[in-house]
Amino acid sequence: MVFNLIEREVAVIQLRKKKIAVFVSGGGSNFRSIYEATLEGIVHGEVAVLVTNKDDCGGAKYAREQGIPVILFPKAKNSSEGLSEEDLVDVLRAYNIDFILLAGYLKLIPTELVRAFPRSIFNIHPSLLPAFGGKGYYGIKVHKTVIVSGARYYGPTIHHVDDHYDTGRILAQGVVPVLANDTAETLAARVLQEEHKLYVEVAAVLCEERIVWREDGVPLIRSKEDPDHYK
Ligand SMILES: Nc1nc2c(c(=O)[nH]1)N[C@@H](CN(C=O)c1ccc(C(=O)N[C@@H](CCC(=O)O)C(=O)O)cc1)CN2
Ligand SMILES: NCC(=O)N[C@@H]1O[C@H](COP(=O)([O-])[O-])[C@@H](O)[C@H]1O
Repeated sequence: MVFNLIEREVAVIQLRKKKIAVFVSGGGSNFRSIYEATLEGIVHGEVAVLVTNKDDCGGAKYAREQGIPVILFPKAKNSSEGLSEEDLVDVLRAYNIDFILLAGYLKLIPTELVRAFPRSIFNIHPSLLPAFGGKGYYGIKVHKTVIVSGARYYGPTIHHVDDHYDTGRILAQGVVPVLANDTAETLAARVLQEEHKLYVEVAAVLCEERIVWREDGVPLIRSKEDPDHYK
């Protein structure tokens, strides 16, 4: 048993360390969780670049403090600052990016980027998709809508990113209860904790090359302990 564990860990270490680009628009707590997990060796990868549409957001400030390059995308309206779609693809290729993880990024990822990084872009959304997703469903609005609906369960979804908001195939989900006296703020805090756990687990799976794409396009996770088991 111990030998198998050591054998599995050696196999991970022998894999090339993957390069990750994280996209944020706000505080960046998911980004920080993933970054810290790379430093601890939980995720066999490195955050090579941060992309944001808000140069002064918390995620961008934290990235600069850690010495991580920050890229502005898309260009701000009436400003020369920021990259075009074509330039963004070129820059991400120059960084040899393997995976793009959206974490609170609030702009539509253009088709050009989706095509340039096939089966390599993922997003986290706070609800159990396909419920409570799509255009207009971001941040506190999602939590408020869930409470008003009377739903008893809630939880993050990590999904493949396609050309539209929140319609990509689902890779992983977590579940938290919605309490009778929940406010949007208490629910947000509860689901965010679950998000941090789930996104670190998924980032580790991606960097260990344990994703298998089913014939119908659904991405499955191959178990680390039993290679014949998928979830
Ligand atoms: N091609 C894709 N791009 C993005 C996806 C995706 O699934 N496919 N996910 C979003 C993240 N997201 C939900 O998880 C999401 C983010 C933002 C919106 C939205 O309605 N945005 C507003 C603009 C908000 C702003 O500029 O402050 C809008 O488009 O009107 C919906 C869902 C990231 N990109
Ligand atoms: N539809 C997209 C959406 O609502 N994403 C949500 O934005 C928050 C970002 O928090 P963070 O910046 O602290 O990681 C997270 O709760 C994430 O699920």
